[in-house]
Amino acid sequence: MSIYTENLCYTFPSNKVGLYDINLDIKPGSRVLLVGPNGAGKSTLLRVLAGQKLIKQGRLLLNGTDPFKLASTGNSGIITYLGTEWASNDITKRDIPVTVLIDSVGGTNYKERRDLLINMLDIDITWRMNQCSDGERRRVQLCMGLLKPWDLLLLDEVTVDLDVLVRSRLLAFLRQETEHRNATIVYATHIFDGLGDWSSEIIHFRGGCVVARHSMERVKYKDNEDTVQETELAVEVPKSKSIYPLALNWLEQDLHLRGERTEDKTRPKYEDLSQLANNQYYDDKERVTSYFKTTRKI
Ligand SMILES: Nc1ncnc2c1ncn2[C@@H]1O[C@H](COP(=O)(O)OP(=O)(O)OP(=O)(O)O)[C@@H](O)[C@H]1O
Repeated sequence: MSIYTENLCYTFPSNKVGLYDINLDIKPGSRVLLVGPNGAGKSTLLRVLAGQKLIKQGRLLLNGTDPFKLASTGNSGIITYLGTEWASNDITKRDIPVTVLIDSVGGTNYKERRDLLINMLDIDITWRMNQCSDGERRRVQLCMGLLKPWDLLLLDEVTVDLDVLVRSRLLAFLRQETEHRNATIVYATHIFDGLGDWSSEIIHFRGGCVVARHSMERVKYKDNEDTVQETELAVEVPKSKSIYPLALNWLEQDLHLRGERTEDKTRPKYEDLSQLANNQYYDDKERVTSYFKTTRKI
C-alpha cells in the first residue's frame, strides 16, 4: 500500500501540536523505520495512518484514496495497527488456550498462514495464556495480529519482550511479506539491533516534524570509527559493537538442540486442540471474537 501525505498536521484536543507539516511519499513494499526521541510524534503518526485520529489539516492518501471517505474506489486494502495499547490487552493473561485466541481472529480461515506464523514464532499450541511468560504471550499476540494478510502494517514497538531469535525470525518474515506481497510496513522502535539492513528507509522524527529521511542505500557502515557522519549524499555509521550476533548465535544453537516444534511427532494436531477448546470456551459468556480490533479496510 502506498502512503502519501502533504502538509499533514495533527493537533490534539488540548491544542498541543502532535504533527506538523508532514510530507511523505512511500511506495508499496517499503519497510520504513521511524526513529526519534520519546515524545517525537511517532505513535501519533502511526495512529493517524491507522485512522484513529481525524485529520483536519493537510492531505493523507493511502493507495491514492482518502481513508476517511466512505466511498470505496476499488483501491482498498487492509491496514493492521499493532500498538502499545493492543499489546497490553489483558485478555491474553486469562486462563484460556492459545487456539481459542488464534481462532477468534480467523485461525480457521487462514490455516496455512496460521501454521506458518505458529512455527515462525515458535508457539506451543498447548499453551494456556495464564501460564505463559511475557515473551510467549507476546508471540501469541503477534500471531493473532499478523494473521490477516495486511497491506499496511503499523507497528509501534511491540517486539520488546521477544528473545533475539524470535525477533530475528519475525523481522525476516516481515521482510518477506513486503518483498512477496508488496505489503508496506511502518515501524516505530527504540531497539535497533538486527535492523542494520532491514529497513528500506529511515525517517527521523523530532517535535512532531520530520527532520530527515534516509533511504538505506545511502547508509554506509565503517570499521573502527566511533563517530557518525551525515552529509547530503551519505550517512556513515560505525559497525555496531553490539552483542546481538553473539546472542543470536547462542539462541540458534539452543533451538537446534531442542529442534523445531514441527519435528515433534508427539505434538497434537492444531485442529484437534482447537475443536476441543472451542467446545469448551465458545459459550456466550466467553466469546472472544471481538478481541483485537486491529485491522480495518479502506
Ligand atoms: N492525548 C494527548 N493530548 C496531548 N498531547 C499528547 C497526547 N498524546 C500524546 N501527546 C503528546 O504528543 C507528543 C508525541 O507523542 P507520541 O506518543 O506520538 O510520541 P512518540 O514519538 O511515539 O514517543 P515514544 O518514543 O515515547 O513512544 C508527546 O509530547 C506527547 O506528550
